[in-house]
Amino acid sequence: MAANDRFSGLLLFVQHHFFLSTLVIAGFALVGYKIATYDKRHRHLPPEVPGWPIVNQTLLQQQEDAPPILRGWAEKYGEIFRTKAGVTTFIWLNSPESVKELFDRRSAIYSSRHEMPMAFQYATGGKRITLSPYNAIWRTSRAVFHKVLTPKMAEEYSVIQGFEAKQLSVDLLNKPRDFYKHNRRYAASVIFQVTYGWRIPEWDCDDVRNIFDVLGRFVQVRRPGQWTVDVVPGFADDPIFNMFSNWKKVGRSFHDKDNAIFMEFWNRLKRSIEDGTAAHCFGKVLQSSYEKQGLNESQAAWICGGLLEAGSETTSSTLNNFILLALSNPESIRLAHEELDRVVGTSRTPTFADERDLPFIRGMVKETLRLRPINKFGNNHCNTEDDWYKGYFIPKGSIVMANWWAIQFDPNRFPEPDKFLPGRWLDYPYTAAQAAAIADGTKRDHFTYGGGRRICAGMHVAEKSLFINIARLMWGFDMAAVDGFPLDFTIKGMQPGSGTIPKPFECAITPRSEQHERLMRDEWAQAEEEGIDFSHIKWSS
Ligand code: HEM
Repeated sequence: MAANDRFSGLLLFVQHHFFLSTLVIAGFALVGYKIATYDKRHRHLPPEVPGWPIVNQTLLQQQEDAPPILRGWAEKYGEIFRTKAGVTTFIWLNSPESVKELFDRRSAIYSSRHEMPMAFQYATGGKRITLSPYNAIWRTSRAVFHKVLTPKMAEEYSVIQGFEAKQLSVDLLNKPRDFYKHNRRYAASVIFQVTYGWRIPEWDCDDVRNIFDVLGRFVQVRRPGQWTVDVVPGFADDPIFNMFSNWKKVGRSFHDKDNAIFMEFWNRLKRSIEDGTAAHCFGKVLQSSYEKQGLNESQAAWICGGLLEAGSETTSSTLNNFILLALSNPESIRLAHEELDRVVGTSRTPTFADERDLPFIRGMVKETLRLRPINKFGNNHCNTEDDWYKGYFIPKGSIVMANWWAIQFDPNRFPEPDKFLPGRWLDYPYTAAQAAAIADGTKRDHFTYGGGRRICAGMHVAEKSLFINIARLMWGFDMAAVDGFPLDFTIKGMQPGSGTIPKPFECAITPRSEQHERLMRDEWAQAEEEGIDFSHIKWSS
């Protein structure tokens, strides 16, 4: 009886302190493993940030204020340093040169993602491209994404983006306090049309709820350190670990829910193709060609779903971050008005053709992306071969992080790095894509779209969305903080979790004049009457 009690007590302890217990077990296993397999090259690993025994920096990944810590380490250790979480080594790259060299020039071996049994294999069924290791399925999927998202295709989508941007302006006139949701509606509607051919005219609808349910689950599995098995992948097949952990069950249920949503979108499109009501869209082309491309139906449905996932919240949170950042420097709003009045005037709204003549607005886009990369940690790649960089050994299977919190806040390149100063880009001639292709990494604007073979496939589409909406918002509206609602411009102003999505905040958005308001309303009324026609777009299979 007493022995039984002791065992139950132990079991309860293990269940309640599961993360700690698994780390301790992992620690012992690691020590034994290290002694047996000592490799002399490990003397040349990059400098290590000291941490607690075994746990090391695992808990850093649970912290909301990782960016200042990551920046501080870069200041202390220089271009490259190392941390550990569980048994995994993280190599942090803190200079544009190192990211250029490893992610871009050596992309043949730095384009993978680390093993994530929970996030990738179970919760995703191996079908989420952003988490996929560098393998044949990734290459096939990436080739499909590539064709949908070329610069030329992005040009074609301007019809859709222009139309949705007009609705966004009128939504802002009608319900300015809901700007946060309007930006989200805009981004979702553009991607739904490209992918499935249908619009999202209202934010409050089942399609949006479903996609945000998917994103909510994605955040839960994606958050570094959240799942022990993703910190110590060797546990995935460990019978003792699996006796205590329900990760497989949770992972499967996440996958089944996401799969049901992506298959519902896919099947709805299929039914509309069968009854002849489907709009022209990329998904329609993929429905007839996925088998030829070596994909099964579920993979094809997840490619479509993947576009929604990768393209909607990234774009809308950048737009919402822009509003917050612009409020941190009201002078930037005045300068934007001045530029738009001079170049565009008040008798028409800005168009895509104005982009080259609006360097301050382009600067607003770049400055937002510099200050608000999409997560609080960095851009993670994984190397598939042992490698050396400047005398440092980088073991195969490391998580190699582009530390954008160091690179994009380097005071030598960006004086007053925490300030939103779009003017610093006035003489910068390159688009994000051109900048990413420059051989000298120090000339790149920012690394917020990632790098190498994994670089954001949708950056051309994203850039156009950011430009047109920021230009229109600045052209048509004044923006100001609201008395009694203090704003937090620091990283603490972001929602909990790994993303840099701002917490909802208040902002007074008012039309600049009756003339501006009338123009925005008239052009939306006309656009609504004419409808949107993108039948000219040719998606290749
Ligand atoms: C402001 C908006 C956006 C930002 C900041 C952004 C950023 C990123 C980043 C950092 C990555 C990972 C890159 C890497 O690992 O090196 C990525 C991947 C990706 N993005 Fe974007 N993105 C944005 C919008 C979009 C849009 C609009 C689309 C599609 C329409 C899109 C499609 C993708 C896809 C398909 C991938 C996966 C690439 C792969 O793993 O091979 N993104 N994005």
